Order: sequence, then structure tokens, then C-alpha cells
Amino acid sequence: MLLEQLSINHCRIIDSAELMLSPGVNLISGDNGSGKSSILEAVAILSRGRSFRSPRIVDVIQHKQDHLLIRAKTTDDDNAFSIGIQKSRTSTRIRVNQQDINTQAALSRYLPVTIIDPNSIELVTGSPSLRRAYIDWIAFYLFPEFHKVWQNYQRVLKQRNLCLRVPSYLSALPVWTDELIKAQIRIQDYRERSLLVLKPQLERLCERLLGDHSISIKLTTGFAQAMDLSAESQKAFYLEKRDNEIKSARTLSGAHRADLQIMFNQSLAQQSASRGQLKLIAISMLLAQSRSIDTNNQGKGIIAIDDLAAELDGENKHKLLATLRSLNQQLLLTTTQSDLIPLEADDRMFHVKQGKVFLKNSSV
Ligand SMILES: Nc1ncnc2c1ncn2[C@@H]1O[C@H](COP(=O)(O)OP(=O)(O)OP(=O)(O)O)[C@@H](O)[C@H]1O
Repeated sequence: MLLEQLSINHCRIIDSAELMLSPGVNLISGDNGSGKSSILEAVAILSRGRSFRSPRIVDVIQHKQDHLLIRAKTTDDDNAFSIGIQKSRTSTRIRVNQQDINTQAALSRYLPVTIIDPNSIELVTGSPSLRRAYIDWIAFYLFPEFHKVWQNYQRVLKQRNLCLRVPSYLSALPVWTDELIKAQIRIQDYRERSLLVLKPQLERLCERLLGDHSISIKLTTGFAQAMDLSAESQKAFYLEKRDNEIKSARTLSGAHRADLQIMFNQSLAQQSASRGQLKLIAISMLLAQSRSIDTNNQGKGIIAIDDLAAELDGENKHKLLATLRSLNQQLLLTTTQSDLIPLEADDRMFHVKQGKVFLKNSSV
């Protein structure tokens, strides 16, 4: 999938901008506060319905405007798509090829963007929900049916929690426990399969970016004790924990508590890696995520990096840029340094000044 054209209206400092993008490197340079990150924010909103910087859309909509509008033209093999999202404080309108569609997931299929920003380190150090979202993103793009399986799991979990919370629903607990058991066996299976695809990509990228340090990654099941996930074992487990769960009024174990355990030189990465190393681990994980969905090696995933140079020393920056070039994927890189990466024939350089975007010297 390639992002060919991006048009942004009323997104933070950007009133209106249009970018014709290269299939290779797109370098977006400008001073602090000029609007570089706002461009990536617009791409994120189109790809996943929300910004990576603020959970509230009201922060992103330009002051004195009541909505933002992001549109793009994308291509996949021989097909071209025109996609768009309009968001106000209270509503969202999504269009694909001139037709209104109902769900963000349907839009996301057209734009698999992996975003790396200075907070990406939280993928390693932050809450397990970030790592579940990370592995589920791969499953979403690799297995078209995964999204339905995931939605079903959320629905069943909600119902089961209701049984645990409301005494009059308690009699339905065994039914929803059985449903939950079935649903999480499926979720775990998709996650394991995604991890199998991810692992070799991650090993390759870590070798390039972290040299001799060893990295390994393991999926935990969301159950406190080591147990197999067979229906019988889960059933016995939930029966034993029934009173505890009723007291807590929620499901305490299961796929919604799963995690990825990231080991760095045989110790937990969060506890043993330096900040620079954590950043490189997170970048390796995110690049590997994007590589994982590119099963036919056609450059399917788009990689967007906000403030690439932040916190990396010269040598690591150099290694990262060489690695990015070798991936053969579309790249959107923001930087305050316009000479960050030597440009090649097909590359594009955009300059952003006070929310206006210029292609080299001409306004686009
Ligand atoms: N809702 C908004 N409406 C209008 N302008 C906004 C809004 N939110 C933030 N801004 C302004 O937009 C700019 C933020 O731009 P952005 O973060 O994209 O800059 P940047 O070039 O990435 O900066 P840096 O290099 O410092 O990260 C700031 O000048 C900020 O004051």
C-alpha cells in the first residue's frame, strides 16, 4: 500500500496542505512548532481514527474550526483508493471511494501505518495494553477475520463482567464463561501466529540496530499461573477463582490481560536496558511490526517517524537511517535537520513553515 497524495484541513497549525508523496523517503523538515508532527498526526487519524499525541480530537482540530478533514489517495498493486475522514468534536464521517462507511476498521485496512515517535519507548516500558494492541495490529492486517474474533471477545468479556457485577445476572455466569473460554483460545491462537511471523523480522532488525545484544519476546496468556489454555484447564481455573472474581466484580484473568515479555540479554528489557537501548528496542519492534504484514515483500506497510534524531547518538542515527533505507518501504520522516538523510532520485523533501507545506522551494 502506498500513500500517494495527502490532503489536510484544519489539523492543528495546518489550515490547508496537500502533499504528493514519494513511494520512498519523504523528509519533512522545519523548525520547532512549524507543524511537522501535525502532518503525521493527520496520517494517524486517517489510519487509526485517533492521534498518537492526544486522545482528545478537540486538541487536534484547529482553533476556531469545528472539524478537521483528512483525505488521501492510496494504491495497492493495481488498485487506487480515495479515502477520507472528517472529525468534529462529536461526530466522525468516513468515506472510501466516495461511499460512506461505518467503521474505522474498514478505513484502516487501506492505510497500514506504523508510527514511531519519541514516546514509542512506552511500547517496552508502558502498560501491557500497548503491547496487546501492538500484536493485535499485526493480526488485524495478516488475518482479515481477526477483527471479528477480537470484537466478539470484547463483547463476551463485557457480558461476563456484567454477570460478575450484577447479582441478578450471576446465574448466566457459566454460559458467558464458556463463551469467554472459546473466544480467548481463538485470540491467543491469532496472537501466537502473529508472533511467529514477527519473531524473525524482529531478530533481523535487532541484530542490525542493537548488534550483539540479545532480544527475545514471549507471549504470556493473561493467566497468573503457568497453565495450558485448554477449555478444561480454563474452566477449572475460573471455577476456582469464582468468589474472587465476584468480589472484584470483573474477569481477572484472560486474553485481556495477556502481555509480551521482552527480554534484553536474558533480563526484562524494562529493567536492564538503557534509555537509548530501550528506544532502539521499541524502534526495532515497530519496524518489525510493519515488516510482518508485508508478506509478499511489496512494501505494504508505511512507516512514519516523528523526530527521528531525538535521543539517538550519531552512530545509532546512522545505523537506523541505513536500516530504514534497506526496508524498501514508504517512509515519512520528520526532523529539524534538513540534511538528516542524503536524498536519492525519487525521494521528496518537504519544508514546513508556520503550518504551510512547501515541496523543496515551491508551495504544494
Ligand atoms: N488545535 C490547534 N489549533 C491551532 N494550532 C495548534 C493547535 N494545537 C497546537 N497548535 C500549534 O501547532 C503547532 C504544533 O505543531 P507541531 O507539533 O506539528 O510542530 P512540530 O514542527 O512537530 O514541532 P517540534 O519540532 O517542536 O516537535 C504549535 O505551534 C502549536 O502551538
